[in-house]
Amino acid sequence: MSILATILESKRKEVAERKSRISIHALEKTGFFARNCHSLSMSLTQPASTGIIAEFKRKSPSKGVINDRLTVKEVTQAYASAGAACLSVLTDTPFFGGTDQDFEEARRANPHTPMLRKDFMVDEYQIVEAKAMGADVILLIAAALSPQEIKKLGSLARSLGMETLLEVHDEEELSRSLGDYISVVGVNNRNLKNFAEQNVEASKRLAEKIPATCIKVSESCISGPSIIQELRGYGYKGFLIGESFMKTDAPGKALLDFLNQD
Ligand SMILES: O=C(O)c1ccccc1NCC(=O)[C@H](O)[C@H](O)COP(=O)(O)O
Repeated sequence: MSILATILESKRKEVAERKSRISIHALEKTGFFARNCHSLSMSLTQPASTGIIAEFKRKSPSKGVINDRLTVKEVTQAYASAGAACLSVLTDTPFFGGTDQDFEEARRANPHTPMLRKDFMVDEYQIVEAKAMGADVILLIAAALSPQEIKKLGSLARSLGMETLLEVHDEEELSRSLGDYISVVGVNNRNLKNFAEQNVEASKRLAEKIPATCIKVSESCISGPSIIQELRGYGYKGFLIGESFMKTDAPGKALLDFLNQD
């Protein structure tokens, strides 16, 4: 079984258990549910935007423990001060070591910065949860969902005022997953089935296939500022980066250094 299939199997069980504990009605009454969302699209297209979606990531299936020494508050505040256009916070616990509390802490510490709830969305319940924890953006992974599921989850996100980052790895996933509920398309350079690629060739390959109406984001395996310059030439406006920053003792400073070399 691929790692993605393993994660999805575990996620479905987790969501069923969560649903039995807290109702959607209760989620809709929580503090952040009623807040107005920030726009990722606007943040990425502002002339002075750094385009960096900086991720808080303790561990991953491909790399094991990356950094479990720092708090989500210190890292995300440092990212925001360094100029991140958006913060990505993982909420998956078994595979990435993240929690919903991480997300909520980051939200409280960074009220003005767009935030992506990074998880494996398989059910409408998680979209409502995302809104309740203060998310502005959700991730939908084409390799994990049917076109009908993407439409249902993306439309719900939009109806709650959130944006969807649609993640694709190839042309087939892209062409079957687009719809007017998708404004931002992310090309994941990491092949989630076998972790084979560790470069940004997928982003280059797919750049011209992404409709001009969608904002392009390159995800994963971005190791230096020269790669960003190159990807900007392919029309990319957003760059989702976790490990390059998180593997250092000061991820915010790593982002700053990254931008100063740009
Ligand atoms: O990072 C992994 O090993 C991974 C494994 C299976 C599914 C998803 C995975 N990563 C999720 C991501 O999208 C990345 O955390 C994100 O794009 C940042 O990537 P990086 O800069 O390479 O840490």
